[in-house]
Amino acid sequence: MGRLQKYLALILGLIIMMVLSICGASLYEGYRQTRISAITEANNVTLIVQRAISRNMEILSLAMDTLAYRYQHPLDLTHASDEERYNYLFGSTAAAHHITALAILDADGYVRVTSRRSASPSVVVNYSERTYFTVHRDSADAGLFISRPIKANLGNELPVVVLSKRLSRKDGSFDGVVLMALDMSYFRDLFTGLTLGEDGIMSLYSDDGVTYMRVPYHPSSIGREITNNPNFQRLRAMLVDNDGNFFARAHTDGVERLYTFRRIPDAPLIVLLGRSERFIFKTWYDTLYSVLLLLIIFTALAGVLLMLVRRELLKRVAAEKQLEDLARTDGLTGLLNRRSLDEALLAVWQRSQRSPTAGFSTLFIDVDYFKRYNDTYGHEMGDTVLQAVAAVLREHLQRQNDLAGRYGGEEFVVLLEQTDEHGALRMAQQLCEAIYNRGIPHSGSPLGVISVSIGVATMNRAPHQRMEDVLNAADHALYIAKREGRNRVCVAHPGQNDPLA
Ligand SMILES: Nc1nc2c(ncn2[C@@H]2O[C@H](COP(=O)(O)OP(=O)(O)OP(=O)(O)O)[C@@H](O)[C@H]2O)c(=O)[nH]1
Repeated sequence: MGRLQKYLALILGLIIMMVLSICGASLYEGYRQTRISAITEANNVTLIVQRAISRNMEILSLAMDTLAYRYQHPLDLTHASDEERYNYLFGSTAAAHHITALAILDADGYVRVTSRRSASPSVVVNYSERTYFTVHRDSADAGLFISRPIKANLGNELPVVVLSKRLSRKDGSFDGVVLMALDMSYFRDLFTGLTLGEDGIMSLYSDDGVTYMRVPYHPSSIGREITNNPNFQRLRAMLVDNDGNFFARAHTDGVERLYTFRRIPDAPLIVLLGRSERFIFKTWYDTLYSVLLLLIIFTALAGVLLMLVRRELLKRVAAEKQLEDLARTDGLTGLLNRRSLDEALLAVWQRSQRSPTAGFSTLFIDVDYFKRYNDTYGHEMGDTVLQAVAAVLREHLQRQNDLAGRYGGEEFVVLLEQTDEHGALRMAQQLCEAIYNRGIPHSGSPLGVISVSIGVATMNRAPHQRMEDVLNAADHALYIAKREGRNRVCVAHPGQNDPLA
């Protein structure tokens, strides 16, 4: 029974493990693929944004070059109108959507020309202290300088970023700067068009940690320093590769995101895309929950099925055991039958031969004057006496290895494993007394009640001793017990002719 349950549990365990492994493997593969797709997609998005910004920067830079050239190589526009002069210098660039101003500062930092028509000529401002000016004044090869976000009071709600380039004279000396104010709404409009998904973010930072733009947009984020943000520090550590990605929890809103960054070539800017893990793995999580639900249902069904199989098997095992018991037991007394007794005897004998400490004793029990009983009370009553004797044997033989069987007719045999002569004698006397004390009336017996005689033999380790020797000795001892007057126990020693009563 225990073994059957173990097998069933093992089968159930194996089936569940197999299903779990298959589901686990395909879920893991799904997770891996989702992750790879998310990274690829994010890389593509940052690449497109990076190229859009680069291309725009290049166009703006070229427009600044054109202005610088026309400023430094003026045509004779003596007779031209102000409008014609304006158009010659700035062309249509000044009208571009996100460009708030185009201007030339001279070597002292004063505005020489500006695209801002509203600028009042009476207000003279000196810009020589501004970084976008000093950087070019102090270095001839600063290239295109991109300022930090500046609140420029140019009438636009968002700060601007100033792009500037150096003007040099023929001898290489400093001749001022050409500059362009780019409205931050350029970046905001560029980022807002992208589908970022739930909790997605898109940002533009300088490589020293200043926020230029962040969507979802909030004015307070522009110009904010994030140098100490652990995720930014992690990004900076990876910047040698110009692009990369990592999963991390945002310290600001606690959202787990896949961060993908890319450096803008020839500019100190980094574009960063963050997409929430929950959004990325939403479909995968939905699949996971469905699979878990199916697994629970499957496990429950498998369990129920196995319980049913178990019940059926147990029924079968019980039926088989019943059959086996019937084949092993004596129909009248329920004790072992002769065949089972012989088998048990052989097994006990073999065990005793293997282990020097495992001796055993045999009791041969015979009902006294039983023929007379049958003759007096009838065969059926005789049967009940045999059942009563069997009941006494069962009551007294409590040890697991003690066996009792009906040897034939009114003869019983008891096998007492690992019991020496002394113990066997005591048990035999108890049985003898117990049967006598039952007081089953027997008018044909001089005692007036049913009694038994018992022959006891204990296996000794005499050389050449055989199993039959023990049985014969017990049988012989029983014969002596009968001869000595019945209702008694007689102990035999195999090989000895004269057993002791
Ligand atoms: N009722 C009944 N009697 C049985 C059964 N098997 C054997 N007997 C009877 O048991 C009796 C055995 O008699 P005997 O071998 O002469 O021995 P006894 O009369 O008990 O005399 P002692 O053993 O010398 O005391 C016989 O009459 C058998 O018919 C059985 O299954 N049921």
